[in-house]
Amino acid sequence: MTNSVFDLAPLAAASNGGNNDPRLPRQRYVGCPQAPSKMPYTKYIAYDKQVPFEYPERTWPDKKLQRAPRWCSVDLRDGNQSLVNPMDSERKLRFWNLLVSMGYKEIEVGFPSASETDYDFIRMLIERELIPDDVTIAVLTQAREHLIHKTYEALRGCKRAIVHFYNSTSVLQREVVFRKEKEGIKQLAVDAAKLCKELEEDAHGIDISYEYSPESFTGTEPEFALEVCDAVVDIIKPTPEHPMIINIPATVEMTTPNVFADQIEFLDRNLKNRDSIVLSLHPHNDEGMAIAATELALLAGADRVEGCLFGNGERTGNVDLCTVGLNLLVQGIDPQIDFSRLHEVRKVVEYCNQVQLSERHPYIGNFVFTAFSGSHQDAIKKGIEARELAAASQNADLDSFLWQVPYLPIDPKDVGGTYEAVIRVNSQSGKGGMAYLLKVNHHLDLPKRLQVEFDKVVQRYADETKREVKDEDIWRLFKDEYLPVEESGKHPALADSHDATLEKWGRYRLMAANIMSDESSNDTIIKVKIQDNGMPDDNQEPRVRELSGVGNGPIAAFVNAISILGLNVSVLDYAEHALSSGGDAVAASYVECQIGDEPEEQIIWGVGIDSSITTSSLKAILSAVNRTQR
Ligand SMILES: CC(=O)SCCNC(=O)CCNC(=O)[C@H](O)C(C)(C)COP(=O)(O)OP(=O)(O)OC[C@H]1O[C@@H](n2cnc3c(N)ncnc32)[C@H](O)[C@@H]1OP(=O)(O)O
Ligand SMILES: CC(C)C(=O)C(=O)O
Repeated sequence: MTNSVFDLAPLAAASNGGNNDPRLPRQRYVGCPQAPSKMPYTKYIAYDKQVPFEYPERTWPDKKLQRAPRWCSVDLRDGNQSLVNPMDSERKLRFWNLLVSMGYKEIEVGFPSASETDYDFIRMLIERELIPDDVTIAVLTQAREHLIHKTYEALRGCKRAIVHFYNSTSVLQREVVFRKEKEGIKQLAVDAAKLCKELEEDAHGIDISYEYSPESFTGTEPEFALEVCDAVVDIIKPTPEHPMIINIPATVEMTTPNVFADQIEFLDRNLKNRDSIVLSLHPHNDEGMAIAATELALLAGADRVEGCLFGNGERTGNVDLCTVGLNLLVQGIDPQIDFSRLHEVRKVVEYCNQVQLSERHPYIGNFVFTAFSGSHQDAIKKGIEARELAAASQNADLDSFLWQVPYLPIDPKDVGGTYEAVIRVNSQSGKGGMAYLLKVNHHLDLPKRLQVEFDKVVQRYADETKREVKDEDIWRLFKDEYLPVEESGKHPALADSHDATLEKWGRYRLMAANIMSDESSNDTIIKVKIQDNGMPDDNQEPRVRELSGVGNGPIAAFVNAISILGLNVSVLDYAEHALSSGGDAVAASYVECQIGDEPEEQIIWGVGIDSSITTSSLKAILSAVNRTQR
């Protein structure tokens, strides 16, 4: 060995001065007394000192993503080799069927020389003719003679396949794993390529193409990786009609995505017979940047991406094919994969891998379309309403109308979700969240000031219970606050009102109303029957009061009629809307009332629901009156 990677140790210690390095400009954390830590950073060395590489000729930063790459799922191989319990054939078959149904056309199905399960699975796919004509399987092998033989044996009878061989080319593995100089490492690849070509001659009837990976590329000098790949290309002799895949793995993610993209652009521009090469990426996620690395490397000239659904795979996983695909979708690019049943896809993947996805997983985690915080909820509610209005004004189909909703980069429906979990309420939420749930689930469109008033009730509940306030809690609180004396089951909107946890309260209940107009004066005359249950602390039996009043409309006449009970009510604001359409239509009314005389007057809202709009407004006034007496 000429040089050892461990010779870099003094360089690491000397160059990683961190905060204490006198050569670095002094870091100024304004107003923040941040101190040097005890973390052993001198143990590590900057990437560019391990693998020096500069590529100022790069042009990728000026490019834009324009089309989907060629996809290859490696779930059944790289994903599988990372599992505590690798998939059995039943799970593998379910996964295979899933990938085919989503539209993946290249699927790495295993490492047939590694295990009987992999070998048998591949035989089953071939013998049972389970491989659709437009799908190509890939099989992986190390660049070792006996393993390559076994790989070809596994492919007997297959119509078309990709033989994928690899060996590590990294500085570190050359030294510690293979104990070979660069020439020896290149020879491994060349020998494997030669053996493949030889075996191909006996593999009658199989349309074989090749894939070569300089494994641990991120720890390899790009110039050396290029040299090895070119040497392999010289043996395989691909043509534009029958190209080969050169697959560049970030086996371990070791650098920022821009550096990876520079390396890919360097290969894109310098690989021999580039028009006969499919330049492929195989990013892992060790530093959490696999998606970014993939997207930048696609700008840099890559044609193909290998990864796993939801980012399963060794350690922190392979790049997540669903996220890369859906990131294209939200840029208006067809991902050429069907993600419309992503929830079902998730179930199958979780079953097969026996690994649960995180609540925050992009596009599919349980919380990714959920806003708990008030300002987000307010913006989402307004965004959804504005979009509906805009689509209606353009007579456009809402399902395909431009998606522009704050905080929601994608329409949950496009990945098979619903709006149900978009807004969830807890102590961080504002009035918008609660108002959204009442609107979506109970068709009540509360006026703004009523939202402010009821939000205090919800907030108090959230603070007391210190947990999420579910839709059913909000509905119970709302009924208790505004609709306590409504009869259960009377109206469809209140069909679920029979709630044993609700205690009926409220002094007054409207039993009947008869409205007439006086043609001579244009006045409205009202006659009402009101049940008076007495004050909360009285033991008075309910009494029925028959009252009448006159006014310039039903509300004014009703206010006049109930003044006889000593109720001094002025209506300050009024809103109403239908809750349903058709013959059994139900209406909701909201009134803001000033009740009582100075100095005890109160401004308070009431809500009424009834099949008659007029009756619902009268009920709303009594709802406000009852609330002042609660
Ligand atoms: C980054 C990746 O994901 S690469 C894919 C990795 N996947 C897997 O390894 C899963 C399947 N693998 C296996 O089941 C086993 O590794 C087998 C059956 C393939 C081989 O097992 P073993 O023969 O015990 O060898 P093992 O994999 O430990 O490799 C050790 C030897 O192979 C050599 N070797 C490892 N990889 C390669 C390679 N790609 N090409 C050539 N030689 C290699 C090593 O240098 C070592 O040689 P040595 O014994 O002379 O020191
Ligand atoms: C075999 C190669 C492509 C691999 O799986 C990796 O480098 O992660």
